[in-house]
Parts: sequence; structure tokens; C-alpha cells
Amino acid sequence: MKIAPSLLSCDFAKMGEEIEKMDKCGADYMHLDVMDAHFVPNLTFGAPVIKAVRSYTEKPFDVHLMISEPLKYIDDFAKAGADIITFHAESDSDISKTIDKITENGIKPGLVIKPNTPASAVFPYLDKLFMVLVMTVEPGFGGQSFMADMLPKVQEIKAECAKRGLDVLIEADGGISTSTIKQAADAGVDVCVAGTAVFKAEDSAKAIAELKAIAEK
Ligand SMILES: O=C(CO)[C@@H](O)[C@H](O)COP(=O)(O)O
Ligand SMILES: [Fe+2]
Repeated sequence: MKIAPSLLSCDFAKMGEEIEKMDKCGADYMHLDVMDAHFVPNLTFGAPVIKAVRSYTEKPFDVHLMISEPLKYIDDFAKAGADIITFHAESDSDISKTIDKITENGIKPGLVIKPNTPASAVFPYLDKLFMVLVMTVEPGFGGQSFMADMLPKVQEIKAECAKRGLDVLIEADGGISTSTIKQAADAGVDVCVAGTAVFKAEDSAKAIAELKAIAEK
């Protein structure tokens, strides 16, 4: 199980140091939540901030775009140093064109589905995707409760990939903790985003190690 700490829960005044710290604590990816106050009712940061903190680690930047028109901004996030860009199937941009734009930039594309979107929404694009992100909370805020009823979607997507011989990573985002990660792992999740569980822990390295140990038990 890979762990991607969500920087949404970090101290924004020290974002660079927080990334450095997560690197040392055993994070696999850095998860960066971009929100535009339109697609979701919250506003965070954009490409210039990501560019400013890029040099604090060599670990992959997993950029989760919660914005209405991702296609318009892919070049900016590519230049800022994203390694993986995930965007929402529910956004206004053409899904195929957005995936192609990400790939043309030499970046790994991922498609995200909100809780009310069925697993089948990603099926037409699976052969072009590096990752599918299944939201286990409504996007917009950290610290919400895990929706275990999203896990059958993970199993459906895994089964479809297996049927078609595709190796697409499945990421789960929202409410991941020591009490919920086992269910996610058992459903077939490969990467778990964790904000609160890692940043609000007294010892973040221990928190990441515990999450991995529970997932792999
Ligand atoms: O994309 C989002 C929220 O929209 C997430 O990445 C959260 O930031 C995860 O936070 P926790 O639920 O782990 O606190
Ligand atoms: Fe996220």
C-alpha cells in the first residue's frame, strides 16, 4: 500500500518543510489538493504554489484537481512539476482531450469519481489511465468520515481492469485512518491519501508506518 499524505492538512506557512518532513516520514507520493471554489465549495492553491514547493522532495507530486475546467490548466500544472494529475469525470472539460493533454506533457493521467458517480464512468477511459481515484468523501474538505459504501466501486473497477488485462492503480481519498485503511486495502486500493491521519498525528512517521502495516496485514 502506498501512502500519499494530503498537504491540505499541513501548516501552509511551512509547506516546503512539511513536504520535506513527509518525505523523511516515508510518504510515497505528495498529494496536492487544488480547489477553485467553483467545482467544490473551497479554495486552496494553484500551479505557482506547487512550483514553489517542488524542490523540497524528489517524491512524485500527485496533483488532485478539483476545478471546473481542468483542460485549460494542464500545461500550467505540468510546468509546475506535477508527476500525476488526476481530474474529475464530473468537471466541464472533455475527458479524453484532458487525458491526452496530460499524457502529451509526459505526466501520468488519473480520473476521479465523486461518491454519486458510478464506477462505469471511468470504463471508457481505462486503457489510457495510470490511475483511478475513488473519492471516499465528498470532495472539498479534509477531516470528513470515510464512506465504506464506495468500496464496491473499487472492486468493480479492479474487476474491469483484470478482465481487460489493464494495470491501473486505484487510489482512495477521504477519511483514511487506522480504522478504515484495512477495508480499503481488502477492496483492492493501491494508494491511500491521508490528510488528518498523518498531519494531526503526534508522530507522522509512526502514523504512515502504522497505516501501511494495517493495510498489509
Ligand atoms: O481531496 C480531498 C478532499 O477533497 C482530500 O485529499 C482530503 O484532503 C483528505 O483529507 P482526510 O480526509 O484524509 O483528512
Ligand atoms: Fe484529494
